[in-house]
Amino acid sequence: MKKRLRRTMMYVPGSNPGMLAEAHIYGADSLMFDLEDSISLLEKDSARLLVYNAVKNIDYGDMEIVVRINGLDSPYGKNDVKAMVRAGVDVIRLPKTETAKDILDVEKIIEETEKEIGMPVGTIKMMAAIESALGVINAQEIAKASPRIMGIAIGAEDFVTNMKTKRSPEGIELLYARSQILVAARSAGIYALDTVYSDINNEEGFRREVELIKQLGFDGKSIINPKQIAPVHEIYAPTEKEIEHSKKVINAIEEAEKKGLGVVSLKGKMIDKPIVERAQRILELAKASEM
Ligand SMILES: CC(C)(COP(=O)(O)OP(=O)(O)OC[C@H]1O[C@@H](n2cnc3c(N)ncnc32)[C@H](O)[C@@H]1OP(=O)(O)O)[C@@H](O)C(=O)NCCC(=O)NCCSC(=O)C[C@@](O)(CC(=O)O)C(=O)O
Ligand SMILES: [Mg+2]
Repeated sequence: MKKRLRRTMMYVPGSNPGMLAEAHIYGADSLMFDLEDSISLLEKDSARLLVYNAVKNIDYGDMEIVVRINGLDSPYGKNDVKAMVRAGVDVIRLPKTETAKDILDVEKIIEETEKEIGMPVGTIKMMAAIESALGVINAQEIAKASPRIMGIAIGAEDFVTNMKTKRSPEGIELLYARSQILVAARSAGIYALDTVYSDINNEEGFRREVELIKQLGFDGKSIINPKQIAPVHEIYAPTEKEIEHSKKVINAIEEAEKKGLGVVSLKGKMIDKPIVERAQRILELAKASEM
């Protein structure tokens, strides 16, 4: 699958035609059309139809299209999955995932629908949002439950409710869950996405949280408003110094490989595979940030 940057995955309420029509103009890396918690019960069926038609008829360009479905324990989940496979979304995101079986139950419907419409089996990718203590405990089995899973995410609003606490500016209440989800994602070789930040007028607090989750190792953040895109992309953009150093690392290892060596030193510091991989990621981020 094409290696993508997923610094920003922007929630777009599936019941809002105006937002659906223009969501791609803001430049998020991925769009996440929501059929779950931002949609009232009265609008569940109309939101599904709206998102189906938007995905079918609007040209979102190269932007990744993710849809957050309702869980299969709701009256809407099964129809959401079938409609979104037929719409041809890139990724189906399962909220409140707690076990590998939750993933396999959705995957079964995806596969049935792919076969029904003659779509190559395996086309539709999956994502799991972990939003409870049980989900965090099972993060590893969830991350490895299916080859379709391209990433797992933390859903902090539901998680803190489940843990009988509330969100704080420093996020200490999320540290264990964030770390567990990150380690599970990295052990499965998939992406790790952080949760939303609800106070859209508090840019300073948002930036602090983005700095923290970047340092923890997340690939990016679920966001809820276009004004949150630029701060994330700025913070994830490498510095000129990091770019220059990464170019030197790549050059050094390419010279070494020409001589049949796998490890070399640059200014006295050892350069080997993990350091080269970090340099490659820095240059990818620089390219995406048009630096
Ligand atoms: C908060 C607000 C109402 C503010 O609206 P406002 O209109 O005041 O915002 P403004 O800044 O004035 O808008 C300027 C222009 O941007 C347009 N615009 C705004 N937002 C846009 C957007 N998202 N997509 C495209 N377009 C957008 C707008 O239409 C306007 O366009 P125009 O009029 O043409 O100029 C709006 O942002 C919004 O609805 N956000 C999405 C909320 C949502 O989806 N929540 C559910 C997911 S979280 C969850 O469920 C918890 C979780 O599950 C999470 C997890 O799992 O991670 C967990 O448990 O933690
Ligand atoms: Mg949630």
